[in-house]
Amino acid sequence: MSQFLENLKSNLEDRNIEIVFPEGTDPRILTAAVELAETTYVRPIVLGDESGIKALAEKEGLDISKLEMIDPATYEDKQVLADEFVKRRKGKVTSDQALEILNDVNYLGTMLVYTGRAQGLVSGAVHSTPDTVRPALQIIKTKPGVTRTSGVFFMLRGDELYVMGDCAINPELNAEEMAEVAVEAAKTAKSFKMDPRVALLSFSTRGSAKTEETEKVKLATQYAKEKLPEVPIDGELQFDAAFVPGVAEKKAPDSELKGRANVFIFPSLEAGNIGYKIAQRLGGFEAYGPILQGLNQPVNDLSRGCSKDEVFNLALFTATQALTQDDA
Ligand SMILES: CC(C)(COP(=O)(O)OP(=O)(O)OC[C@H]1O[C@@H](n2cnc3c(N)ncnc32)[C@H](O)[C@@H]1OP(=O)(O)O)[C@@H](O)C(=O)NCCC(=O)NCCS
Ligand SMILES: CC(=O)OP(=O)(O)O
Repeated sequence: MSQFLENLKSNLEDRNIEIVFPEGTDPRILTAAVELAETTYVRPIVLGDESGIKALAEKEGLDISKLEMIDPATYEDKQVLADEFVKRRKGKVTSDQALEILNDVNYLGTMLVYTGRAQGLVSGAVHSTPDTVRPALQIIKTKPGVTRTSGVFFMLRGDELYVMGDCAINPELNAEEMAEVAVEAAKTAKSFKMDPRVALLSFSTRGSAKTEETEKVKLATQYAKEKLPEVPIDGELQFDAAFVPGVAEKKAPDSELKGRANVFIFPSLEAGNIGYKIAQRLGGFEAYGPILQGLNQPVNDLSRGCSKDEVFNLALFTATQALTQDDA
């Protein structure tokens, strides 16, 4: 276990942060929830068809006696949550539609967070990213001053730790939006006690190519530096110029990152999602996320390819965000 994960655990000791797991009928989720219920870091609340969860527990030999379970079909407070949902959606749904929508575990779970019955949510082992995050975009919404949420991964290999984004949310980013991802990623890294050194990535370094795409990254770098002058930020850089000191010396000798970036901002979702999966599957990194940044409360997605250990650890990240939410 890396020192970073050990530190997350020791900061969460005795905190018992309530985290909702909408996908209680998935074996990886249920196993991780049972393991978390044995800790004092997180108190899991598991959603799903109660008989399905019990059958799965029996099949997997899991003791679910310490789990709080909510079956959307029979949940007694559903009408209360539906009324809150109608208010939050401001005329976009009727009361009947709200009750129907709350049969969806991701909507129900997100409403539990919004109404303060839980402090965070982890989902996406079964559902796609759009189905997982849409309720959060509609209900939790972004913090004042943040226009768009974005998704970063914490990439861990031994004691190596990097942040990569946006790997999950925004199919297209203009220069202002890319700058916002960089600024939020620096803040996310800081909230996990990293010292961010941010590279805005491109296929070009210091104008080695000049296209609409490279100009966008150049402009995004300028905006990000203006917003966060105290953080080392540089772009447009190719990955090697951002990460390998010897290459940085050749391609960008003036770079304040000096080839030692630890927060990598991709110019598009295609690059970001493909890039993190290559680092994970070919590079042997553990990938935790996508962690949604800039939201009012922590809601985090999983890859459908996740393991039960990734579920367990993403819950630690989510609980940490819940603890540090007000400092961000
Ligand atoms: C994130 C995503 C689902 C949003 O799409 P969508 O639901 O069609 O978005 P809409 O434009 O209909 O907006 C729905 C709501 O979300 C909000 N929203 C959309 N994108 C947002 C963002 N990036 N940040 C904050 N809010 C956002 C909208 O403002 C809107 O709010 P409102 O209903 O209160 O007005 C979509 O951009 C997407 O599919 N992204 C790619 C996800 C993916 O597959 N990633 C790869 C695997 S990780
Ligand atoms: C983050 C991500 O790529 O999610 P999935 O693998 O579920 O599409």
